[in-house]
Amino acid sequence: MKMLLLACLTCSSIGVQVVGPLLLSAFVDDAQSDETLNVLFVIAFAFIAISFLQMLLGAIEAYVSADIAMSSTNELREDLTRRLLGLGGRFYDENTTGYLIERVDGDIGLLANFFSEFTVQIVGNSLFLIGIIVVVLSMNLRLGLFVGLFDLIAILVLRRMRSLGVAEWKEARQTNANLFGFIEERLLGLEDIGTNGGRAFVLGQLSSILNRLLHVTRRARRLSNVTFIAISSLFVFGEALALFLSISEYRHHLISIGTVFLLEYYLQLVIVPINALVSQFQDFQAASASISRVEELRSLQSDVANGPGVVFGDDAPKVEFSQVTFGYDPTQPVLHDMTFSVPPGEVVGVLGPTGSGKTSLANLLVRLYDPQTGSVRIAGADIRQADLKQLRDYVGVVPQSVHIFRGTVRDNVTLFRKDHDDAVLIDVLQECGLRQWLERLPNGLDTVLDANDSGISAGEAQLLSIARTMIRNPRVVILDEVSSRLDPLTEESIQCAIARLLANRTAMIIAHRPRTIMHAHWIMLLDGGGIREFGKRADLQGDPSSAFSSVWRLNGGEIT
Ligand SMILES: Nc1ncnc2c1ncn2[C@@H]1O[C@H](COP(=O)(O)OP(=O)(O)OP(=O)(O)O)[C@@H](O)[C@H]1O
Repeated sequence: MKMLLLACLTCSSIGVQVVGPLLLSAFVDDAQSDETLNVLFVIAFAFIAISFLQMLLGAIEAYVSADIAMSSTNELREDLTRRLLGLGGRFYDENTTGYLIERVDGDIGLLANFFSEFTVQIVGNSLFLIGIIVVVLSMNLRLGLFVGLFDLIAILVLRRMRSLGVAEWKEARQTNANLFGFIEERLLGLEDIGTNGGRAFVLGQLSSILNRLLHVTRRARRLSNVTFIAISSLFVFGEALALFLSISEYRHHLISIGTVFLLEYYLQLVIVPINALVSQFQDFQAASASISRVEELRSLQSDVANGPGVVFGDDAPKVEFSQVTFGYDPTQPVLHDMTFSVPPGEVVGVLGPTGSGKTSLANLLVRLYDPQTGSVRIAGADIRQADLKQLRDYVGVVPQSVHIFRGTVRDNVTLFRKDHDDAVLIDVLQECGLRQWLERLPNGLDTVLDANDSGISAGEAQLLSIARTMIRNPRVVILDEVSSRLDPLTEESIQCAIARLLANRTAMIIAHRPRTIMHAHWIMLLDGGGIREFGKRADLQGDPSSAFSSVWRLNGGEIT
């Protein structure tokens, strides 16, 4: 519908632009003949009216085409974001957030600008040129043929130069994406960089990326300018030739002075659409680079393939790892031949030194990555057979660091889903020990929280994260060092919330400190990516020769 409206607007606008000069031509011829002043006034007013109409149509046309471009590219943005979210952890290891933002938003933003102009400029200006050819043809065959032939040559030259600069623009946008990635990463680490005297080094790196950006953009623009100059020169030459021809036709009395004026007027007008076409052509080169980069991103396949789907059931399931070997770099495994199982509804506490592979284990359970060998099973089914969405609804993760989104408390708990009653939300927040906090908030569930965590303490954020998982009601839960950075008092309330979250669920609690795994039925001690010890907590605790009992004793026997 909008496209139809745009097409009508474009055609009307072209018609008006072609008719305007005809009025001027008539004015010149009538002024030379014996026409009354009234006729000349009418023509002059008609020309002024048409000029206003032309501006009005141009403005509406630009609005409609921008509207179309934004809505269509927004769909593309959504599509890309959906695809990116479906890619496995390996993709996110290789690409920084800033880089992805530039690729999703920068490239598509450029395309939106391009398309909003493209429809109007390319289609409109081409139609305008055709209109001019038809009018000139109807007045003088030779001049009309000349203008038509010349346009054809121009189009052929344009086509030939089309691919010039695409690779260079692609590289320029890639460098721009790298710059965004760099800035994002450094902004996140601003505090560390400042306090550890890394500023000079970071500025040095920034300067080298900016130099690179300058170099590649200059090269791309230079190529575009060569195209621009070549095509502009061609048109200047054509204009001179057309003038020469029309003067010759006038001398032979084949056209009137009004027609010579008309041709002169058209030729000056023609420079505008031609310049617009050429500059659109330059933008087209940049846009082609963006299109091919967007295509590249769209065609990326996740290394974690979606499965056909399995039936997990409503009860807490058994979780099994069977001879699992995994490495982020497949040639360097960080988990070796892991075999263990957690019975339905029970909790395994995973302990181990830094880098021993605890988080990697959790990553495999939600299929951020797939193991190189062996299998992970939930309720007897290999999780590679599960639909990814189904799996991630079934397995909930409470991460170590909580991200608070700019949005209401309700949005932060439901993660923007709208299908939860307030009463249920309040119950969940109460279960997580956040009832008093909620009551203190000025607008209750509608209170807006800030993305930078202001207005919420680390402990409250952690409890909110537990509420987030609880409301989704997964059957398997992973808690990744949830209380490692909290003071003992806050940790106490977190432990209460965790106890509620674990009820009737199979769980994996990753911890550095034995106290964090007070709810565990099973203990797994990891070391260097392998299982050093695995067994019932009570058994290991009671066995003085077990590594776990030594760790426990070292920590003051906090486990009850
Ligand atoms: N995304 C990644 N890409 C490459 N290597 C990784 C990645 N994540 C972790 N590693 C490496 O895998 C090994 C295990 O890391 P993992 O995070 O699983 O250990 P962890 O026991 O959870 O450590 P921590 O207690 O410090 O969180 C480490 O050597 C780590 O450097």
